[in-house]
Order: sequence, then structure tokens, then C-alpha cells
Amino acid sequence: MRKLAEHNIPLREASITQVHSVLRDGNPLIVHTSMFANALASLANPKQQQQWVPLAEKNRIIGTYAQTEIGHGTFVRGLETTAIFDPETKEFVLHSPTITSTKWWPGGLGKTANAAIVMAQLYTQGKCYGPHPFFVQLRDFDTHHSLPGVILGEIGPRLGINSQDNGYLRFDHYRIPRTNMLMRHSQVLEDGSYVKPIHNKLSYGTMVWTRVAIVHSCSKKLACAVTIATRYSAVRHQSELVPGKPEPQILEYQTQQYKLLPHIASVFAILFSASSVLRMQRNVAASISKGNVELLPELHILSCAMKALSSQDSTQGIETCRLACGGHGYIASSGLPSLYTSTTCTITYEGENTVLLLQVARYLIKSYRAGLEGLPVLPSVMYLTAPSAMHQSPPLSNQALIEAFRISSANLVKETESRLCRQFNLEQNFHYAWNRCSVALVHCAELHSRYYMCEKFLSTVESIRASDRVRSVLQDLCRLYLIHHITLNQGHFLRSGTLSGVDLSTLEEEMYELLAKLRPQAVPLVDAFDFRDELLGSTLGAWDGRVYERLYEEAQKSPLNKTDVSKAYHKYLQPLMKSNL
Ligand SMILES: CCCCCCCCCCCCCCCC(=O)SCCNC(=O)CCNC(=O)[C@H](O)C(C)(C)COP(=O)(O)OP(=O)(O)OC[C@H]1O[C@@H](n2cnc3c(N)ncnc32)[C@H](O)[C@@H]1OP(=O)(O)O
Ligand SMILES: Cc1cc2nc3c(=O)[nH]c(=O)nc-3n(C[C@H](O)[C@H](O)[C@H](O)COP(=O)(O)OP(=O)(O)OC[C@H]3O[C@@H](n4cnc5c(N)ncnc54)[C@H](O)[C@@H]3O)c2cc1C
Repeated sequence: MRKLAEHNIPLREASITQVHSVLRDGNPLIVHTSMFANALASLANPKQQQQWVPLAEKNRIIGTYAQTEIGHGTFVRGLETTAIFDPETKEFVLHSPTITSTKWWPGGLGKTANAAIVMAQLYTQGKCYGPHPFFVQLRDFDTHHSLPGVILGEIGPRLGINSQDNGYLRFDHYRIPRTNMLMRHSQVLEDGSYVKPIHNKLSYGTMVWTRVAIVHSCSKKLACAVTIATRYSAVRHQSELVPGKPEPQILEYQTQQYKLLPHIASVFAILFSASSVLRMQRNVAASISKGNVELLPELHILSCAMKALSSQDSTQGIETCRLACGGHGYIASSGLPSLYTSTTCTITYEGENTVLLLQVARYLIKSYRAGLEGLPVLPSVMYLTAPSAMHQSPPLSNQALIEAFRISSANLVKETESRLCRQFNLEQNFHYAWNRCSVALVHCAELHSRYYMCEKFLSTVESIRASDRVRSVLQDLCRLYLIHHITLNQGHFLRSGTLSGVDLSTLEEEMYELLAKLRPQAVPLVDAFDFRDELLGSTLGAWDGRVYERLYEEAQKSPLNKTDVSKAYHKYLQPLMKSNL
């Protein structure tokens, strides 16, 4: 926090710096600096901001974002916590009517936060208007005791991020002033009348913002993992590549290059996509402040798509890096286990990936149908009904590969839409038909998202300002990324007729050549990510390559090594050894 202040970084921008990576097993302040700060910035009106933002900036108020309940995380409309307006006292009464309405999971809620943005069903004049955000004080600002009517606790150990106190929260008819409803987009007036927002999903804005931040953080986490595994692979010598010759660096094995280089490429693909979505988010935020919500659906879908893909890719990439380090990848001091546990949760939080991909698929199907009818569709999905441009680029050029992605994605959407129509004719119910097609729909969303990421990678590399040598390395990496994902998705390209079996064999050959060509660049590429050793926190990945010394030194810190004979020997082992069992 001192560093943020020193560098004049506003609270809500802390999450896109590397400040949170310093704490490896999660951070009780992360939701405060990200979602809470952003909710105040985007959902509170100017007067409310004046009241709470300075206190939050000074950490007098430490907040969290309390939306998920034990019973509902995904289905936000199903939340059960109520906020009923009492016109007599001009207050909202917050209440948790059932066990399933208990808020569950919010980061920092258990012990750290003294306030929260609470999402609750808004009732006024006898009518429910759906989930709305409220600023709620939970603890006394001086003593830190929970306030009467607020029941708080921590939910217990998790797979990872255990330095973060994820909490639970119940309300017992807890009263807050009317003016604590975040009123930038919708309001409840003193007489209880409701003023609706210009778009009914604006109250979901904090989730959209966080999804964009997650994409960025996924590229950083994956960059840490590939740095560790690549440096280690240059230090580690094992087996014989040629019988009788010295043991080579394990990075010489083609299989090892195949494990690492596509994930190094992936760091760039995710980073460039993150920058593109971030730019779009800034434009949309500026438009919204002028009352224009036209591009909000596009931003929602793009952030869902990129959050889903980047969390999946980075999690898989980190696990591959761990495996690529053999036994030493399993030791905590390698840094890889905590990178994995603090990244795999991004698949679930801020919208479970399948659910987000189904949002993308819904948009694809709607846009495809609109395009067929000649209705206007937004830029990222115009290609679904645009004519094929396959013949215009040289065969197997980067542009041709992007076109192959585009046509295959459009083809899959077309096929799936026909399936949906057939299923609808059988079921006579759109929702049942949708469910029956949902595996295919998720595949549509994945291919569309991959197309977007490939396209962003290529267009960024083509326009980037860099020396010829650096550009050439990035071009090779980008090429490797495109080919790698084509080989992983060969079925779609064969089905759409955009690539033949011979094309795929040619591309595969090229991929193997690229692995060898990029091998000498692997260490410089990860060095260029420029992580300090303190930030990586890894015995295997430190810059000086003293892997074995560091492993040994770290082992000395184990509490079991404080004494030669442990207490457990006297208590359990010795009696067992003498018992003749
Ligand atoms: C280096 C280290 C640094 C680390 C730096 C990390 C970063 C910082 C990390 C902080 C750490 C976070 C920790 C986790 C924090 C939680 O996890 S907080 C809880 C997050 N919860 C979720 O994400 C819940 C997911 N669910 C949802 O968002 C919604 O329920 C769903 C799935 C979008 C569905 O919403 P719904 O209201 O039922 O809407 P639905 O009927 O499906 O759709 C109606 C229309 O609304 C549209 N719509 C839905 N949502 C939206 C939206 N948001 N905007 C616009 N339109 C929308 C739909 O597209 C649809 O449009 P049409 O097709 O009708 O045109
Ligand atoms: C580490 C961590 C931190 C978190 N921090 C916060 C926080 O700070 N604040 C907060 O409010 N919440 C937080 N959460 C909660 C998180 O946002 C939810 O867990 C997440 O949105 C998923 O919802 P769920 O748990 O209800 O999963 P569920 O929706 O119950 O998912 C279970 C399964 O059902 C499937 N499913 C659900 N709905 C559908 C559908 N419509 N179609 C197809 N399949 C479906 C899913 O794909 C999944 O396979 C956190 C969670 C974690 C793990």
C-alpha cells in the first residue's frame, strides 16, 4: 500500500500492477483494491464518491464485493438477500431470509473488510426490481467489531489463496440509509419511487471490469510460470540425447520445447488481447458517462470470451510448466504450485467459464440470425455472415490461417444454429433445445474466442514498433501460436474445408521447425518479461540459475530441520518402534 501511495497509483488501478503478486498465497486486500474500488468508481454517484472514495484511498474503509451466496453464484437474478425500502425511516432493511441467502466467498470479508458493496434484491413500493448494489458498513470503524445485525465469519481453508480471508455474511433486519444504495445508474427516491437505469445490466458493471482485469493478470501469472520453467530447463541436464554424449540441457528435447514455447507465445496472445479489451472498456466507460450504452453488449461478450479463454489457457499452461520441471516442480519453493492454485480459481470466479462461454454463444447465435436478416450487427461478429475471403491470401500465409479460423468459426456457428432449429422443432421449446445443443454452443464460443485472440496477436505483431530482430522473433512466436492452435483444433478446419489433411501435415512440419528455430530465443524471451527474483519467488526460476543451491538452502528453512530428532519421534515413533507391533 505504501508503494501504491509512493507512485501515486489510484486504488482501482492497483490490480493491474504487479503489487498483488508479492503475496503468493492470495491477498486479503485484493477485492478492496479491485472490485470494491471499481464499484465505487463506476456505480456510485459523485456525491457518494466524495463521501467514500477518500476513505477507501486512505484504507480507513476496507471493502469487499459481496454478491455470491451459498445458494447462488452464477445466477445473479436468483440472489435471495433482500433490501426492502422503508419510506417511514428512509432506510433500506437488509435481510438474509434463508440459509442459502448467506453471502459466501467474498475475498477479505471474513476478518479484513469493515465495509462491502452488497448485491441485494431491491424492493420498493411492494415491487422487486432485481439485484442492486449497496454500500454497507459491516464493522465498527474504530474497534473493528462486527455491527449488531451483521453476522460475519471466514469460510475455511481452500485449494489455494489461503492468505485471503474469504468470508460469509448474514443480515438480520439490518438498516442502512437510503443514500447507501449506489445511485449512479438507478435510484430510489425519498418517496420510494424507482428510477430505472439507461441499461438494465449496468449494475453488473463491476463484474465486467474485473473480467478485463483478470485477463491481464492471467498473462502475468503465465509469464511467471514460463519464466521459471524455461530458466530451469536451461539449467537442468538429464539423460542422453545421443548415447555416450554429455547430458544435454532438457530444453534441447523437442518435447520440452513443445511444452514451453507455445505457452511463451500464449503470454503475448493473452496480453495483446487484454490490451485490446482494456481499450474497448475505456471507450465504453466514456460513452456510458455520456449516456450511450450501444457498445456495452459487445464489451460484455468480449470480456466474457477473453476471461474464459485466458483463465483456461493460463491454468493449463502453468500446470504444463509444473510438469515440465519434473519432481522439483512439485515442491512449494518452485513457486509453481501457488501459481497454479491462485490461477485455477480464475476459471470459476467472476463468472464460471462454461456459463460465460454460453453468454458468448447466445450472442453469436443472435448475431448470426440478425446478420442473415440483414439487420445491423456489432463489429466483432460481422464476419459470421460476411462472404468468405479465403482465396485472397497466399495459401497457408498468416492471413490465410486467420481467414481459416474465421470461416471455421462462422461455419460452426451456422451448423450449430441449424442443429438448434432442428432441436427446437422436436422440443417445441427454445430453452430445452438450447440445453440440448449447449456442448456444441460452448465449442462455438471457444472457437470464436480463439479466432479473436489469434487475430489480435497477429495484428499487434504486424503493427508493433520494434527492431527487425525483435519483430522477427515475435513473428515466429505468433506463427507458432497460430499453427499450434490449428493443430489442436484440426477437426474444425477439416469440417469447414478451409484446410486439407495435406495442409495440416505441412503446418505440423513447420511447427517442429519453429520449435527448433525459437529454442535459442526461449531464455531471452522470458528474461525480457523482466520479473524480479522476489516477485517470482522460485528456487527454480531465479535469474542466476543457482537452482540446486537454492533448493538446498530453502530446505534448511523447513521447521522439521530445526532439531535433528523431532518431537514426534518421542511421542509416536519411538513407542511404535518399541511396541513390537
Ligand atoms: C498479477 C496479479 C494481479 C491480480 C489482479 C486480478 C484482478 C482482480 C481480481 C479480483 C478478485 C476477484 C475475486 C472474484 C470475485 C467474484 O467472483 S464476484 C462474483 C462474480 N459473479 C459472477 O460473475 C456471476 C456470473 N453471472 C452473471 O454475470 C450473470 O448471472 C449472467 C450469467 C451474465 C446472466 O445474467 P442475467 O441477468 O441472467 O442475464 P441473461 O438473461 O443471461 O441475459 C440477458 C441479457 O443481458 C446481457 N448481459 C448479461 N450480463 C451483462 C453485462 N454484464 N453487461 C451487459 N449485458 C449483459 C446478455 O448478453 C443478454 O443480452 P440479450 O441476449 O438479451 O441481448
Ligand atoms: C477463490 C474464489 C473467490 C471468490 N471471490 C468472490 C468475491 O469476492 N465476491 C463474490 O461475490 N463471489 C466470489 N466468489 C464466488 C464466485 O463468483 C462463484 O463461485 C462463481 O461465480 C461460480 O458460481 P457458483 O459457485 O454458483 O457455481 P455454479 O453455478 O453452481 O457452478 C457449478 C456448475 O454448474 C454449471 N452451471 C451453472 N449454471 C449453468 C448454466 N446456466 N448452464 C450450464 N451450466 C451451468 C457450471 O458450469 C459449473 O460446472 C469467489 C469464488 C472463488 C472460488
